[in-house]
Amino acid sequence: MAKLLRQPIKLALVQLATTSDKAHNLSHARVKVLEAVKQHSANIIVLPECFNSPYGVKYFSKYAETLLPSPPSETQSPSYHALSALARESNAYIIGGSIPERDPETDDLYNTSLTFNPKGELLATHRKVHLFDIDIPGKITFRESEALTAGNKLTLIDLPEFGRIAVAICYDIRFPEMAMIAARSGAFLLLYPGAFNMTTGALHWSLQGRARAMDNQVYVGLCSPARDMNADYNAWGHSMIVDPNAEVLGELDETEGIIAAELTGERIEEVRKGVPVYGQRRFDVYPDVSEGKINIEE
Ligand SMILES: O=C(O)CCC(=O)C(=O)O
Repeated sequence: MAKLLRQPIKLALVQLATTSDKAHNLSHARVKVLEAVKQHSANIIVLPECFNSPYGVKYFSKYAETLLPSPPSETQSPSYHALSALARESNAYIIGGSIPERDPETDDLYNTSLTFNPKGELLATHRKVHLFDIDIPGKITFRESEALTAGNKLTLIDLPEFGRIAVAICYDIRFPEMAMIAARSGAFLLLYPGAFNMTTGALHWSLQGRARAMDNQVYVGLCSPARDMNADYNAWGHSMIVDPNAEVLGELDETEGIIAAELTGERIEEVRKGVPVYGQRRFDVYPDVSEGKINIEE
């Protein structure tokens, strides 16, 4: 079997303290990403969901940037340009959390993640597929679909020296089919920029991350904004890196910080050898969700 992860990779997650000032968020992200490179020699660095804006339905339109025509101009998309420059400067892959995006042709808004390679070239965009619409009486009501349109594809990204990763955003993690398809398509790492909240964060954030890792025997990274109790939305924080055996390699508290870990192909092989579910699935009894018609961008 070809190696899923061709050489060890150093993953860093930046749990950024975000504000309502986009220019500040971009320059602060640069400082923290460079710190991740300097302190941890990270090859791949992840930023949180909505790292350039506050998180909330009323903010998406105000902060939205257009990505077309591609490449967008600096005034149309300062975040695109900042992330591209940062990838070059840090000589690392940057998973740019997510930003509110406006499609100039339809005027539709999306929650979109941009991934750049170390040359500063855009490798992939992921538009959040499952919008965060929930209603837990007395706790939290959120209707992302009031402002946003859902994306319609899964995103797999090939990092030539390392292997394949998958990027999805926050609520997407609750739909394990996406993770299964990515893992069965050869991904060694599932990355979720996300901003869970004080209700579902406590109960489900870590559980979701560890479950996706355990079911698929891959690495998982969850990257949240730091918690700001003065903001409209109080993010859970607790960014974490989970190994293919569902062991937590590193977890932050709710404050700003960076965590990093080295990921290896040997660990994935070891876990899969010990509990060999990969060869034991019964597709004669139930269907393989990774087969059939799937909208996927590779
Ligand atoms: O699934 C959850 O509980 C939280 C999801 C979320 O905050 C999001 O999609 O932004």
